[in-house]
Formats: sequence, C-alpha cells, structure tokens
Amino acid sequence: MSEPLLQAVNLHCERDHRTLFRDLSFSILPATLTRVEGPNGSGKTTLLRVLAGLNDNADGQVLWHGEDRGASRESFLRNTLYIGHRPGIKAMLTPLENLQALTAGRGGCPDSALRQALAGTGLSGFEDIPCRRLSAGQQRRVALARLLVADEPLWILDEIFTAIDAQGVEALERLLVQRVAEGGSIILTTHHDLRVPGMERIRLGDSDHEEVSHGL
Ligand SMILES: Nc1ncnc2c1ncn2[C@@H]1O[C@H](COP(=O)(O)OP(=O)(O)OP(=O)(O)O)[C@@H](O)[C@H]1O
Repeated sequence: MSEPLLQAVNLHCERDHRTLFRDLSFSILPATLTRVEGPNGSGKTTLLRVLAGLNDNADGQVLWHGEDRGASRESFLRNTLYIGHRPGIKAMLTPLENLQALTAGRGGCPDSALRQALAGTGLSGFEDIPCRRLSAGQQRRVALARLLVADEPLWILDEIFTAIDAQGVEALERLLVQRVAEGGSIILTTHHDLRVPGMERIRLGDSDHEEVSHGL
C-alpha cells in the first residue's frame, strides 16, 4: 500500500468556545480525492488552512511523508498547492501578470504555457486586461488557471467551484478526475454536488465525533 503524503493526527480546534473538530485523524494517500463536508461554519475552511499550515490555532499534529510538517516545511511548501476560497488575485494586474506572480515562487513558467492555461480556463482574449475589469467568475478562473500548470503532488482547494458556470464546473471536475488518475492527491471543500468515483469524505459539524469514510 502506498505511503500517505499527509497525515492529520488528533487534530482539535475550537473557535469562540465552540469545538469545530476534535480527535480528527486521517491520511491523504497518493491518487485520492478527499472532500471535507459539513454545513456553513462547521470548520471546513479552518481545517484546510490548518493542513496548509496557514492556521496554527489547532492542537494535534500534521505529518508530511511521516515527518512533522514543521521539520519538513521546505519539502511541504514545494509540493503542495493551496487555493483559498477567495480568488487571491490582484485586481490591478492582468490575468497573465497574476499567473506569472502565482508561479514565480516555483521558478516561473513560460508565458506561452501561462497563456495556454488561461485559454484552457476560457480566458482567451482577456489575458492582457486588468482583472478589475473581469467578472467574478472570470477572476476566479484566473486563479484556477494555476491548476493547469501545477505539478505539486498535493492540492488543497477551498470552494473552487464558487462563481463558476455549469460548463466551467464540468471542465474543472474533469481536471480533478484526471489529476487523481495521474497519481495526484486532492483535498477540497465544496458545496457543489461533486461526483467523483471513489471519493473519500470527511464530515464535520453534525455529530460529536467527526466521521471519516473511505470510498463510495
Ligand atoms: N478569523 C476568524 N476568527 C474567529 N473565528 C473565525 C474566523 N474564521 C472563521 N471563524 C469561525 O470559525 C467557524 C468555522 O469557520 P469556517 O470558515 O472554517 O467554516 P466553513 O465550514 O468553511 O464554512 P462555510 O461553509 O460557510 O464556508 C465559524 O463559526 C467562524 O465564525
């Protein structure tokens, strides 16, 4: 059996005297898609941010390839891609400039590949105009174009379907399925009715003990 990329061990998080999750343990294996589910405010975003190392308000441990994530921070950061629930792009910059900035930390990517990624998310003809002149869904697509040039083994994705039209949702679903088929791992939250065969689930918020289920 393959080794887990990421392991959550006894995670516990409270916000405003309310327990969001406790004794939460699970593993992210290669070539799997895991969906974190639960009602609004149940802690899905919080959990993803804890896993990504962006929120340290939780007790417990996160392991990366079996080692404490803090000790293997460089490898963890190099090999994970986090996209938050806000587009996270700069309104003054063009889609191409935003994508250049988003990939700069990894040594950059040729403009031809970035233009192709923007075309792949339906932004042909919009590459060179400021993002403030794009619609909410188009701005979200700029951030999602990052996925088309991403080779990180683990993607952590928070509500990436927000503001995306039906055709875009279908394309995004196909991309996620293809990524998993290629061996990539994805953990995500979405209120969209995502249907991916073999999807794993982590359910927050509606019982005393969080539930982890494997497969369908
Ligand atoms: N920065 C913050 N400071 C204090 N409390 C916060 C903060 N961010 C979130 N919370 C609280 O933590 C709880 C969980 O929020 P979180 O965003 O993780 O939920 P969620 O399950 O992702 O919700 P949604 O489905 O609405 O996106 C909420 O009750 C929220 O009020």
